[in-house]
Amino acid sequence: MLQRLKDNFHLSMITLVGVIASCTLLPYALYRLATGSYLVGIVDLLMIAVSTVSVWMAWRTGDTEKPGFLMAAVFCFGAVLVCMKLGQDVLFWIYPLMVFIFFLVAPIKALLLLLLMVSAIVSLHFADHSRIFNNGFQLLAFITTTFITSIFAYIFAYRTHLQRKELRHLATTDPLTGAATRHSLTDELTAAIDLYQQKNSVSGLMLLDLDHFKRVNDNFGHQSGDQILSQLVPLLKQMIRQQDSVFRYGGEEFVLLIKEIQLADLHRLAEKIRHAVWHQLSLPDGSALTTSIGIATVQQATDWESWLQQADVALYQAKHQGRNQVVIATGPEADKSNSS
Ligand SMILES: Nc1nc2c(ncn2[C@@H]2O[C@H](COP(=O)(O)OP(=O)(O)OP(=O)(O)O)[C@@H](O)[C@H]2O)c(=O)[nH]1
Repeated sequence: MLQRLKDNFHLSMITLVGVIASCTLLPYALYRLATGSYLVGIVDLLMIAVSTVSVWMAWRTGDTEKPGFLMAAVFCFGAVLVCMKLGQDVLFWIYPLMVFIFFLVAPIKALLLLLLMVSAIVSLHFADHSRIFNNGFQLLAFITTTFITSIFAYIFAYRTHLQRKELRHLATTDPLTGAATRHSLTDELTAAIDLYQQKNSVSGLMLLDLDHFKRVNDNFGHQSGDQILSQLVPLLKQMIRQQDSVFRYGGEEFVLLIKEIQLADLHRLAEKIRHAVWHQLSLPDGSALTTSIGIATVQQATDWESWLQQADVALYQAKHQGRNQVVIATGPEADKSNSS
């Protein structure tokens, strides 16, 4: 549980806002109900209930977008109703609420929700015979301070949002080749295994390793080696579909995860890739570059490690048999007998 909170910033913020909102609103809700302010008491209870349900939904489904929006919208709606009933006594609560909203939804949605909320409060003031603010100065101060708070909170939230996106990109994308890093590989393989177990959707894995790559570096320099690696990934991406992925597994070793494919088609695709590398990539002196590929489908896997292990055994066999070839994994039983 702690790990999920640490890994998922949005989930931890929804949980924190939900807990703070429930703890601070509950005494007020009870007090309002006890003193006869039934509408305000019910609105407070509604906000507590929505917070609890939203936090529960976010934890259960892993989707934080809808619960965050639900909480933000109900908080803004509740704030308007409470302001209408209690007037300026509750205006100070608007400011922490404005900050909360930026933690619950995307910056632009938060800004729009807050503009709607402030406009609704100001409109109600005029519609309800100037009941919310004492005078024009107070009204003007409210509009100015909420506007300033919203704009600065928006800028801060937007910058943080961009930085988080950039960090995620740096952590998940290999800078040399543009392939995904190993970081996300285990999650994607686990998701493909789940998909097979739940919906019988078969995915395939290719482990691809360039042949004699050390010689490329030794003969033409490390920079030429880098250039070949950076040409390889666009070539691989051209040959797979949008839903498939390429990961850089090690130096000159790559993993391709191909969704919804049967073994025969996976084999055909691997052969196509092997030919493309052989005929479309070349060394600085014009000579050919080859690759060896081990393939395995998800049916043979019990977990992501065993899946990868089977493709690895097949790749080892391809290297052992002379390189520049595709070998299909024969499954865990055959692996055991091969190694004994
Ligand atoms: N230029 C360059 N070379 C790399 C990079 N990462 C790993 N390598 C090189 O890749 C080579 C891998 O060599 P080996 O594992 O011995 O394998 P190989 O020479 O390809 O031989 P086989 O795999 O057996 O066909 C090493 O020389 C590494 O230095 C990289 O990012 N850039």
